Amino acid sequence: MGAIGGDEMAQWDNADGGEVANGAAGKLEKILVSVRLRPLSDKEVARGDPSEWECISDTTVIARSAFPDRPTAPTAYSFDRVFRSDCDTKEVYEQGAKEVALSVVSGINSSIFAYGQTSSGKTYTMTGITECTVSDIYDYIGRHEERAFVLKFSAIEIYNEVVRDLLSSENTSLRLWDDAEKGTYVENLKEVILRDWNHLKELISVCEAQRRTGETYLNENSSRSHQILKLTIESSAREFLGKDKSTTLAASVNFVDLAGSERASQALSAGARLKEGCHINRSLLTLGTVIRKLSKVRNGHIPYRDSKLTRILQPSLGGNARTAIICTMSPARSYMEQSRNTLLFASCAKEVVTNAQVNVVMSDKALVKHLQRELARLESELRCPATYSSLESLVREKDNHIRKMEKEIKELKAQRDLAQSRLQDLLQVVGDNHVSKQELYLRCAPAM
Ligand SMILES: Nc1ncnc2c1ncn2[C@@H]1O[C@H](COP(=O)(O)OP(=O)(O)OP(=O)(O)O)[C@@H](O)[C@H]1O
Repeated sequence: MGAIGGDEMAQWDNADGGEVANGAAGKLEKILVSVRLRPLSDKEVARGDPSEWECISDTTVIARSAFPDRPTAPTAYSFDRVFRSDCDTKEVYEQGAKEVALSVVSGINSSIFAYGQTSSGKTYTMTGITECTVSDIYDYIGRHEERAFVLKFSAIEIYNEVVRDLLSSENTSLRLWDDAEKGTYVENLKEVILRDWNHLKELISVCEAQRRTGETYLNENSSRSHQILKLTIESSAREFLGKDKSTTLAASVNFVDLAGSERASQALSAGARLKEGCHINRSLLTLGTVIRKLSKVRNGHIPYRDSKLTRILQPSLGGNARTAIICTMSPARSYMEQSRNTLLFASCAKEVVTNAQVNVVMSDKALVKHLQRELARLESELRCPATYSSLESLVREKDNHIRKMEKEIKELKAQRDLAQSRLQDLLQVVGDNHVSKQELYLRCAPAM
């Protein structure tokens, strides 16, 4: 990876043809955070659970009454955007995710997260956001025939701290590795090159079918794992394809549908569901700690390594990526405390800063050319005696210069010692005989 090249830079604009991409310097920006209220569910309505939360503007959500256990806690919370329960997912996408997600076509990594308690609408929201993003990406590709695109797709779930490939029918646990260049990556993860949008739709359905879900008291179809769908887009200007100048922009967009936090007492969970709930809550707790620490200090210790989720998502949390988080909430009074926790998470998240860069990869051909040139230069240096002899004469010249300087230093030191001993003599004379200033001057003058 490196800075975007001059010729290619001129060819490349941002998703809407406006600003020029910002090169390798990166851009510091805060995570875009929005909150989405879902409508009361049938269950909530049936048990007479009233709607407690209200969006009083496009950016502020308030609790209508004080929190039962914390009467002095704030009841108003502001974010980049809040969405009422009657907003459709398209609107949430347009205002809460689109700009960040589509950075991927300009070579900038991006991540869209859904965070919230169980049954608050994360999967509902992320499914729609993924579809809208992919639709816009294919639309963009259709409008930019001057570039050749390659799209790759991979998908994992993290279930009870085990990473699994959602595109593989083998139920094996995948290991995480750290690489100086790639960062943390999943070993042996399948990455499929996409033929078209229908191909991607098929693969997403495979993931849906493979993902661990289970019925809980709070959600008939509750996701019991964290799911990360990753779409990688590589593109090169057709004009430079196969030429030395050709470089490739490469970036990924992650769609992260987290498992929901839950209270065992409210989820009425036991056995396997309870164990899952404990793992889910533990990894979400680490995510919360990471976000809280990042919101305060950037250079202290951040416990990314305490969970697989935060290890994998490290670049999206304060690294080389643009990130948007959509926090989902039930408006029901009975979940007031959980909703407040979601809003506290969202409040910390909006202080976190990421540093996204345009990712440029040299084409294989350009890389091979560069290496061939370097090899040829080294070979010629080895073969050519003239080059050797010129190096030898340079070393000889430097040696002579050093010897000359050492001699000068020696002479200067001798002069200094002589001057010091004369001074000693004179000071003695001054002390003994009160010599006149004139005489002192004459005696101090260096010998010519
Ligand atoms: N904005 C919305 N409008 C209408 N229905 C919604 C909305 N959000 C969620 N729902 C419905 O609420 C139910 C729970 O939603 P969903 O499964 O997306 O929650 P979740 O947060 O992913 O839950 P879990 O963490 O348990 O997997 C689903 O039946 C879904 O269709």
